[in-house]
Amino acid sequence: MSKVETMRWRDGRLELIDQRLLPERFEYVVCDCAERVAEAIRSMIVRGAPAIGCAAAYGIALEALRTSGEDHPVFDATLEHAFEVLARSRPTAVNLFWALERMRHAWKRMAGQPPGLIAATLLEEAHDIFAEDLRSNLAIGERGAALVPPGARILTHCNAGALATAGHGTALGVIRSAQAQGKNVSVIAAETRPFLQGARLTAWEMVQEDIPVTLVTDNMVGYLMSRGEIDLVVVGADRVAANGDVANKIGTYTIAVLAERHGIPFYVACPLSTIDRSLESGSAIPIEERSPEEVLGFRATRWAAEGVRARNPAFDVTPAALVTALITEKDTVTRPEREKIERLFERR
Ligand SMILES: CSC[C@H]1O[C@H](OP(=O)(O)O)[C@H](O)[C@@H]1O
Repeated sequence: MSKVETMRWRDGRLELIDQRLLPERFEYVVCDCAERVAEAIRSMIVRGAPAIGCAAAYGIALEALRTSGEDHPVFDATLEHAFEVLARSRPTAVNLFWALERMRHAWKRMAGQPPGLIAATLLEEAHDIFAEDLRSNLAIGERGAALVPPGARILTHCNAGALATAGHGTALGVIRSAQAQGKNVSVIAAETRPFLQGARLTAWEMVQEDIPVTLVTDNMVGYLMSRGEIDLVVVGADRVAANGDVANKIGTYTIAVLAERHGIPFYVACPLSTIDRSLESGSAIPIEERSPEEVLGFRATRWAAEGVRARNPAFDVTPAALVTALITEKDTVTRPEREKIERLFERR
C-alpha cells in the first residue's frame, strides 16, 4: 500500500498535500474551516473523486468544531452554509455529494444534542468515510489484480492513485495490488493534459514505489495500441450512471474508443460511492468546464497565441458498452448494465 498521506487530521486541522505543486514540491496546506476546504477542492489542491469526498467530510467536521461553542441557531446556520459552500466546489465527482449526504445524515441523527457532541460525532463520521475509502481501494485492488496477466503493460489516464483517494488508489490500486502479487507489471501513464495529473502525479506515485512507468503524451495512445504495446487499460471514475456510463477525466472516452478498436480490455475501477443511481445515463452527468487558462499554458508559462479562445471540459463520458468491466470493492461487473449495477447494492 502507498505510504503517501494525501490528507491527514492533525491537531484539529485537516492537512492536504498541495497537488498543484507536485512533483517538484511536496507541501501540506492546513485547513481550519469549510471554506478553506472548498477552496482547496476548487483550486485542485486536493482532487480525485474519493479524495474530494473525504476532504469535504472533514470540511463539515471542521466547521462544526469551529462553531461548537455557539448556540444552536448560529451553529445550525453556519453548518448549513458549510454544506452549501462545499457542494458548490466542483460538480462532477459524485463522491462529494455522497460524502456530504453521509455527513448530513450523521448530523440529523444527532438532532437536538449539544453542538459539542454533534461536532465530535461529525468528526467520527469523517474518519469513518476516510477509513472506508481506504478499505474499498484495497478490495478494488485485489479484485482488479485478478484480471491482470503477468507482465502486463497497463495504460492508465489521469491519476486514480493514492493522491486521488484515502490511499492505495483505485486504478493505481489495481496496479499496486498486481505488483504486490508478483505480476511484474509495467505502467504507461498518459500525461493527461491540461492539468497533467498523469505526468505530475501518477508518474510520481509509481516512481516512488519503483513500479516501472513510462510517460506518454495523450496523443500517443493510438499509435502504441496499433503497435501492440498496451495489454490493458485501467482508469478511475468520477461518476458512474445507473446504466454503467462512466464520467472520468477528459480523454478517457478517446482511449476507450481506441481500446475497442484494438480489442484491448478497458477496465474502470471505482468504489460504490462513485456510482450515482439517480442518473439514468451518462448524458445527465454534469461536466465541469474549467478555466481556459489551464489550456493556454501551465503555471506561469503561457504557450498559446494571445487572443485565442480555449475550451476546457474537465471530464468526458464513456458509454457502458465500451467498458469491459467495472471493478468495485463488492464485485467485478463485466459489461456493466443497469440490472448488474443494481445487484451491487443488494444486501448480501
Ligand atoms: C480515483 S478517481 C480520480 C479521478 O479524478 C480525476 O479528476 P480530477 O483530477 O479533475 O479530480 C480523474 O478523473 C480521475 O480518474
